Amino acid sequence: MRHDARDLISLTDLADEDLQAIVLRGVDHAAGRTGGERPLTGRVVGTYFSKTSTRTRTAFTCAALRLGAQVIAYGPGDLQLNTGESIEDTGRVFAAMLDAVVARTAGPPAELRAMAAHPRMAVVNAMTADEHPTQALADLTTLQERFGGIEGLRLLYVGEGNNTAAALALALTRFAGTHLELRTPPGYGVDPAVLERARILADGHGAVVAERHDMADLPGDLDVVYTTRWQTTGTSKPDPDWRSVFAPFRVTAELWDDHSKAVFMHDLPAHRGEEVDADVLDGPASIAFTQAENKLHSAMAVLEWCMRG
Ligand SMILES: NC(=O)NCCC[C@H](N)C(=O)O
Repeated sequence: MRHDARDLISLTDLADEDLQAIVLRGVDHAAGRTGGERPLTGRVVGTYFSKTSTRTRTAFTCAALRLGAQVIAYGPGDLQLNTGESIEDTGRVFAAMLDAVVARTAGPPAELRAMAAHPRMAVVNAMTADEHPTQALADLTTLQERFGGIEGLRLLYVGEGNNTAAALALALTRFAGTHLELRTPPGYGVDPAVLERARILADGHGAVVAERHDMADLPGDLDVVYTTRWQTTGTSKPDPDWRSVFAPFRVTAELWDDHSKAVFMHDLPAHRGEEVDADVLDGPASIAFTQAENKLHSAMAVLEWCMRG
């Protein structure tokens, strides 16, 4: 018996109540309060990763298996997409057989939307160039677990305005009183359309989002300092001098001294000595590897939301 499914391609697909429910369910999974239920027994989940993945692929595969589903894994060279079959035809065939597909593609989200034209199969965005929604859900799960709530948190994001920054901006701004300060290198900011969307969300929820392209006058009283690696997956920087543009945007031990009451977050993989000092990433304030573990608990909540129907 096939059920209607729900897609998660962008965080903007989620109503506030859905976002909150996924986060709280993820916290329950993390705390072991969900009693090993296997609500997805008999379902089949495909994973298609056309780009590298350690955390997201493992999290969704383990989540599907732990919830009772079976998994088919497709790597970058496996599908007839490589021989010219369209994404639409691929989606049509998948939807006749799979209950969900978790996909990391090189192209824009429109590709995933084309795959998601079928109501019985859920499509989950496991990262596109412009948004990483399941990362933000794992991050919110980690914040909820750590602080007991997300409202009112003050977060500084340092680094490229990549898919992770976009997802954070679209997620955190939906919680009252949050302040998200983005410090991105000049020329490597958050997509202005995403930032505008985040500003509208922030206005509607009593939150604040701000972006600057320098590291002067950082806000105080921070709860979280977040960074990301300088080489975003599947991208390259044409400017040969880009490292000097990024150099001031590092989370160093010295910066940490001024914000030592905060926790440190990172979507990983990390490059110690580049975007973050080892003393910070491996220090007592770091919850980066809790974040990574929460990708599993959050992926379980996402698959349940998509497929429980
Ligand atoms: N946690 C992850 O999914 N890490 C993979 C890469 C994240 C980073 N935003 C990137 O695009 O390279």
